[in-house]
Amino acid sequence: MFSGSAQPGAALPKRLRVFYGGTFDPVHNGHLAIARAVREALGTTVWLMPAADPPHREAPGAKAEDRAAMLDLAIEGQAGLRVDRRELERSARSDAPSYTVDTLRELRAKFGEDAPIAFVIGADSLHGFAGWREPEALLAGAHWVVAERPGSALDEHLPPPVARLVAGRWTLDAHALRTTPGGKVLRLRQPLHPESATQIRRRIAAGETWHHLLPPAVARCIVERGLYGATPIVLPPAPPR
Ligand SMILES: Nc1ncnc2c1ncn2[C@@H]1O[C@H](COP(=O)(O)OP(=O)(O)OP(=O)(O)O)[C@@H](O)[C@H]1O
Ligand SMILES: O=C(O)c1ccc[n+]([C@@H]2O[C@H](COP(=O)([O-])O)[C@@H](O)[C@H]2O)c1
Repeated sequence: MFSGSAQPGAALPKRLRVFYGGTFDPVHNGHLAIARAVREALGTTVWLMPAADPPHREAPGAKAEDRAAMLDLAIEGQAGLRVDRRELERSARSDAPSYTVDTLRELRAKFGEDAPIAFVIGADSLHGFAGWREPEALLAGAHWVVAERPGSALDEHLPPPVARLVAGRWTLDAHALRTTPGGKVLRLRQPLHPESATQIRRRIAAGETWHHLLPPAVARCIVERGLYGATPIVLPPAPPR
């Protein structure tokens, strides 16, 4: 089945599937820089996976369909970046809250128990990881790629419950993620990106400059759809015939 010069008995690298989940409300240049850095570090496609509208807590600033449309625009023409709508599709089938552990189970059912699967998160998300549903199952069942983020230090600054959860799982070796189905935490070293969706929503609502923080096609979509309090473009009346 395989060709090449692998030593008999050596663990053969397998295809790694990588998912970057987020509310993406809206997707910004920081998200895209991280997705590209992960694509380069792991040498594989990164699937950006918008989260569904949460039924039981405060809704995001834009509806799921708008957030997904902005993601489509953001990755247009970018090799190795794709959008995965499985969480939106799942929430359309049931209005139960969408948890990452449910997504992992769905991915395992599709790709098998042996397939290497990795999720990408920012350091601030890792800080809150102990509060996620079934954090131990998530860590054992998938790899985690953690992007450094300003204001959320890693190493000895992790909250103690999270430090205990991830102890012994850290690696700097991207290749290690292809040899097991899950269980490792890779620190993604990359230039820090200051963008935050909260800051962008606030700037739009306050009428401050914000276009430079996201791709032009996404900025256009925000204006055209009047998202986050942006003034929608009003088309001039058609000239009289
Ligand atoms: N600038 C950034 N640097 C590193 N990680 C980031 C950055 N922006 C977002 N992330 C990570 O990407 C994932 C999805 O982020 P999300 O869609 O919540 O964007 P956000 O900018 O954190 O939004 P908000 O300000 O609304 O919380 C999260 O795991 C988050 O930690
Ligand atoms: O499953 C959980 O308990 C859980 C708790 C918090 C966040 N998440 C996921 O983490 C990703 C980033 O979340 P957010 O809120 O920072 O956009 C997104 O895919 C969420 O579904 C998942």
